[in-house]
Amino acid sequence: MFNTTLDYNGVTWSIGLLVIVVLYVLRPYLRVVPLKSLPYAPGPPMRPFIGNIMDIGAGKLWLKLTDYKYEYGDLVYLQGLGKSILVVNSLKAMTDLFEKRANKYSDRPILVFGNDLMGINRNFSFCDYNDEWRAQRKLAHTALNLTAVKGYYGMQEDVAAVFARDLLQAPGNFMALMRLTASKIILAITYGISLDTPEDKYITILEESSRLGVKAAMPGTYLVDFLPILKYAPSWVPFQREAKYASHLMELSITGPFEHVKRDLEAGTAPPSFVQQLLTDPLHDIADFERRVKWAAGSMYGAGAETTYATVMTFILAMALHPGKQRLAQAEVDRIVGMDRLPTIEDRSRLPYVNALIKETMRWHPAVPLGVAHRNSEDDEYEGYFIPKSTLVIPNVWAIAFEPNEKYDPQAFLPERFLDPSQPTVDPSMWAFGFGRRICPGRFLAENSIFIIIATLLAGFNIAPPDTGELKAQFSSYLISYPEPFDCQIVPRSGIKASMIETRAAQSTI
Ligand code: HEM
Repeated sequence: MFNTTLDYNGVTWSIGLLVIVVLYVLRPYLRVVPLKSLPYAPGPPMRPFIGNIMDIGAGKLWLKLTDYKYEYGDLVYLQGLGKSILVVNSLKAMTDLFEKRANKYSDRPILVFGNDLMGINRNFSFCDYNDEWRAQRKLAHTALNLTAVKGYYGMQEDVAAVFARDLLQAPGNFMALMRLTASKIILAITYGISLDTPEDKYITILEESSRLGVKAAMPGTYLVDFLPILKYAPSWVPFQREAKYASHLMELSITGPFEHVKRDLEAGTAPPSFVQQLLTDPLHDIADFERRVKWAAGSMYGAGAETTYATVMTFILAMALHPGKQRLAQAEVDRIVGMDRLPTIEDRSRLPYVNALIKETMRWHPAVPLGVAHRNSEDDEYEGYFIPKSTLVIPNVWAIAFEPNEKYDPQAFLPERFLDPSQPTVDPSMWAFGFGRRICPGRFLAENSIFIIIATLLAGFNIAPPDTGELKAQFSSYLISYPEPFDCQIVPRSGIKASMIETRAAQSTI
């Protein structure tokens, strides 16, 4: 009798447990509470009608959004003129939404200025998660996958050596020379074009078009994004004139190099490149092929050059401000690479301190501090909160970069944090390049470019603050954030190093 009761209780418990597990697994399908009756995530108080738009139009938005994290939590909901914005402040929530629910969270924001007036969504970085995006991304993958990027090592090393040689001659011109360097790498891969001067029209046009593009892509820059009716304003209104100019420049920056390759192909002189390869040997499963190749190439050029430039500029600024860390990295390069050659990309895995220094550069001031916003294509629920369809979902990666740490002050520049397993800091490669299906397709290329340029600079030069004037870390406020123009001294470490750079650069084929 006693045993029977026990068995009976045991069966009851097992069935009860099973029911709970089944209900848990099926809970998304058994919802009794309608999604719309769930609360929104917390956020700052909203003003009537305009909601939070006054809160989000300001510069250095990532600082304000990170303050919100400590006030409201990992999910912060904002609203402005009928638009919903969800700021995501933790890596877990970014992974849950952008990766685990990628089928819902892979569209891009609706940008009235950027898309309707300027047309940045012709470029797949800004188009929705649709056939156009799929086709262009598939094309870009042919040039940016892990195997393809190995084919660029020699060219990247050549470009880094030429940058170093140009710095010997004109150190004060380091910003323009670095912009040239970043563009050279992308232009060589994408179009097979090689350039010699920062004043080249392809660079100056891209620089200006990117400046306007990153401004247009930053949520909150233009009022017309909140009040779409304004897009019908007359053409003489300043933002309309700016949009027309920006659209024209963007077209120019993309058509110029593309037509260059076509001319070279006709003349039989086109060097190998992404565009040359695809126009010579088209992929037959992609419709409207030539236009898509043109815009995929433009996306790579637009997204790849400025981000690499911003990261290396941040490194130069950090080195001028932190000479002790620079010395430690130089000592490692000297010890491992030796004194009689410049580093190569193959050295990357043998230089742990240099790698930590690069991670710290990417953490100390992320080049894309708010990532690139995604948008959800249907109503959703997360952590008990309602996320309406078409919400702009912003991955505030700044909040991860500046996560409090007991041992390492997040404000300080300390590469050592990445070498200490006792107090792990999240590796920037987990968040700096975005998430899910929209993750940066150029990340393998970018990591190699950044490594070889930084390792070459460490091998060859001492970077120091200017003789006169204080050096302050100040950065621009748009989607890609660069140091504001600054002065510093970039001096060869020795005569031997200078001649080593000259010799290596003379062997460059670019
Ligand atoms: C330090 C260098 C770089 C950083 C920090 C960076 C960062 C990013 C980020 C944050 C995104 C948005 C991902 C998302 O939506 O979640 C992105 C997208 C993209 N990146 Fe990069 N990137 C870098 C270099 C490059 C390079 C070198 C290329 C190409 C040559 C490139 C091409 C692209 C493209 C085409 C997209 C759009 C992808 C899409 O929407 O599907 N990036 N990148």
